[in-house]
Amino acid sequence: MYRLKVYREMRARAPQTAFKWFASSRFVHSLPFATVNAEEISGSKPAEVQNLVQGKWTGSSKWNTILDPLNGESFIKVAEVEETGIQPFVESLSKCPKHGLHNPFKAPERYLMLGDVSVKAAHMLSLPKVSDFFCKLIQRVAPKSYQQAHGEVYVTQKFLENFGGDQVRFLARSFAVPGNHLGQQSHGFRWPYGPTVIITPFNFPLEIPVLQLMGALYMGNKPVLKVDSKVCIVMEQMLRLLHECGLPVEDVDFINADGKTMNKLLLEANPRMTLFTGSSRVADKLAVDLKGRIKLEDAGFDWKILGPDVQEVDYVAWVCDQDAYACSGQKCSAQSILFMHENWSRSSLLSQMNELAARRKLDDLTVGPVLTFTTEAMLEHMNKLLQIPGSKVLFGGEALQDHSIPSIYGAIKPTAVFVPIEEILKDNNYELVTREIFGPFQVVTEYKDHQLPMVLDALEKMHAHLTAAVVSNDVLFLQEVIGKSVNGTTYAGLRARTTGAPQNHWFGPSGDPRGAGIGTPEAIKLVWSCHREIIYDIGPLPQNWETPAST
Ligand SMILES: NC(=O)c1ccc[n+]([C@@H]2O[C@H](COP(=O)([O-])OP(=O)(O)OC[C@H]3O[C@@H](n4cnc5c(N)ncnc54)[C@H](O)[C@@H]3O)[C@@H](O)[C@H]2O)c1
Repeated sequence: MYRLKVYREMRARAPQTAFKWFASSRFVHSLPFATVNAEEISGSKPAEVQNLVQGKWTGSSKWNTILDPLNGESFIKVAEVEETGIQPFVESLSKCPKHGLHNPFKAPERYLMLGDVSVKAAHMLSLPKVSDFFCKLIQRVAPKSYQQAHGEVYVTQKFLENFGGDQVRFLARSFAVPGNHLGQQSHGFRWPYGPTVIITPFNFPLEIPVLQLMGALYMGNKPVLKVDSKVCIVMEQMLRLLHECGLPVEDVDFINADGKTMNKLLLEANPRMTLFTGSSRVADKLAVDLKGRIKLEDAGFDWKILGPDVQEVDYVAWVCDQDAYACSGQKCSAQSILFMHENWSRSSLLSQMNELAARRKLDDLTVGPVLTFTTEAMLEHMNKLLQIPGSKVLFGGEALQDHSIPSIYGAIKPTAVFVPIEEILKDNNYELVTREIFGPFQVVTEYKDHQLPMVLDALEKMHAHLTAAVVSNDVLFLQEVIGKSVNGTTYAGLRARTTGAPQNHWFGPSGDPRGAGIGTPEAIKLVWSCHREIIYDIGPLPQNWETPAST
């Protein structure tokens, strides 16, 4: 009873005093923002996820039931907005003008307010109890090891720290160039788009939505956020945390809807900018529907090339294992294909990769459910690859046993299939071999010195250019490969990896004018603001000025 009273008092005082309450360790244990207990959610105690529109949390007449990926129990009920229910969201966005909630000439104090919110939210995430809450909640809906979930929470915390204090207003830094005559000066400003939409996928339920949402807000936009329903509970709880940290409740709307309803909302609300993170299939459809007013973080068929210099085999094998199989291969940056110089085939690399893959187990979620491919679909893909002459299973290639993962999801052992480089390049094989399988699955191939042009050819033909790794300390080799490829996030050097999207470096595709980025000040400015030039020309007129002849 006492705790309930304290909790009510805390809510009444929020947001102004939330930080103080949390700073006191006595209250760290109560998590006043949270409406669920991550460990207790179950079929008999299902959690509910609401929508947020025009500052109010709302339910819906339609509840979408989410199955626990580990045992199939109906454990989360999501209030899904139907096509008939989108009007409040359309209205809410329409209230935000094109010039945004703030800009350098309007409500600049909001830059400071958002800096304060970031400081407080970062501090909250640094508290072990809060961090543990989000790690466990992520694990419940997008099963991955505790360390992988913690990585997501940690990157989010560091990102928020990076944009504390004055750093938000520095994002909107302008510049000036002297003009042609006295009184003339041109100023370049970063301008918001105003009403915007953010759509994010299932695989990083906290990191992707928070980083994009805060970037949108920092630059003065009003976003409506839609996270994949399977994992939206994480962001629903995070929004409640942000409110406790002082984020005005009207600043962001949060909608749960299926793809079709969301598509309708986009067409009716006509946002000035949409940031879409997800598959290329949906990305390409939305690019057309939205007439190009979109930025994309789409599919990754991410490659790694091992150069001719074989060194530190243990380390490279471990990085390959992490890149291909951490989060059960469900990172957009996961290693999808490994081009291995023949020198590596003579090393213990493949056998070490096999041993490392065999260590992964369901118990600690180092391998686990695949949320967008069934077991059958992944094995069928593998069998198609095996029809290519010279291909073979290097390891894995079987369904996981002794589990209760429901059949709508996939469960296979970490798998590697070898396909000869000559075969990969053939027109009738190329598309199949380079299809993104969003699960613990990779293709491995081998090349000889004289076949490097074939490898580069294979890269040139790919349609998605997200992450890549060139594992070599041979500077000339690095130059050759980097100079002839385009991936937006490319690691180069012996320690190169394909995964890893920390807050301190740009993460995003390249080679596509629609390409977005995430994390850094450059990414935020590129995605969430546009350039506006104000040319001051205040005079005075030159003495004795006369009307010139027409030109
Ligand atoms: N480039 C990146 O940074 C990045 C990051 C994570 C994931 N991904 C990619 O995402 C994919 C996996 O995620 P997924 O399966 O959830 O992707 P998805 O494209 O199926 O779904 C992404 C989001 O779009 C929504 N959606 C679906 N159809 C829609 C429509 N017509 N209109 C509006 N919204 C719609 C979904 O509900 C979800 O929230 C992989 O291809 C992966 O490579 C890319």
